[in-house]
Amino acid sequence: MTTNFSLPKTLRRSGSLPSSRTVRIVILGQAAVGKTALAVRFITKRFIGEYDPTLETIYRHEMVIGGDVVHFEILDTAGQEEDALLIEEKIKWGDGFLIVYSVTDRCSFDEVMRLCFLVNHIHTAGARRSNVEPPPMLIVANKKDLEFDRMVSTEDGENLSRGLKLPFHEVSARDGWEETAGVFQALYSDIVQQLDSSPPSFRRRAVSKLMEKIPRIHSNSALGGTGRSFSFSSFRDFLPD
Ligand SMILES: Nc1nc2c(ncn2[C@@H]2O[C@H](COP(=O)(O)OP(=O)(O)OP(=O)(O)O)[C@@H](O)[C@H]2O)c(=O)[nH]1
Repeated sequence: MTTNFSLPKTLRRSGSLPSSRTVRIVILGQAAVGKTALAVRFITKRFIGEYDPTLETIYRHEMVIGGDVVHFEILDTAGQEEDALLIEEKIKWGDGFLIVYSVTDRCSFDEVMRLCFLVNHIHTAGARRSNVEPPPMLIVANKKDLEFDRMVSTEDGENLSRGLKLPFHEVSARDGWEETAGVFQALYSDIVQQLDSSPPSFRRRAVSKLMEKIPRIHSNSALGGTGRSFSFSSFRDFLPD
């Protein structure tokens, strides 16, 4: 699958050879808000109704964006994180963050602010420079198709987004690919802009032993390699050719 996202002019390449870059996205949010559904929707274009509660996974997926080959590494975190050190490792690993809540779950909405502050704190606290920018983050309200079960209004989401000065997207992973892809596209644009304009606050590229232990699922290869190393047969069945 070689989907070509359209990009803002400043991020488009013209004439030169395609380059290749890796971006690491961490999806955070309470249990059952749809983190896996969003990641799998983006990668496979399908909505798969039921998953096992997340065993933490890194999805690897290549796409051509604006003429460049982009290697996405998407960490789908478990909704329940017991150990503060473990979550810190995962947050340090990421270039950008999707903070997800479900519009049907008020508690998951209330958790968003804490997660945003946590990411902000972890990425800026240890920095040598004082003017380090927080990493790109985006608030995602999922399950907007469940209008009858809604507990969080669009206005609540927009107010939170204004308060935290973060972009906000209300989507349904169930209802379509474009919206979900738009979320990843927006975050990708922000990550690229930040990586190109300022050095990361610390060595985000370092991979700790913990991160190496998280299972990886490789969806495809935009470059035509075999690239298939899915270890869960339930996902293999849904991959596009
Ligand atoms: N109606 C509807 N259901 C959704 C949507 N997104 C996810 N779901 C359902 O919500 C449930 C939880 O989705 P998951 O993707 O497993 O949620 P998660 O955040 O990864 O959950 P954990 O792995 O437990 O942290 C599943 O039954 C999904 O089918 C959506 O946009 N609309």
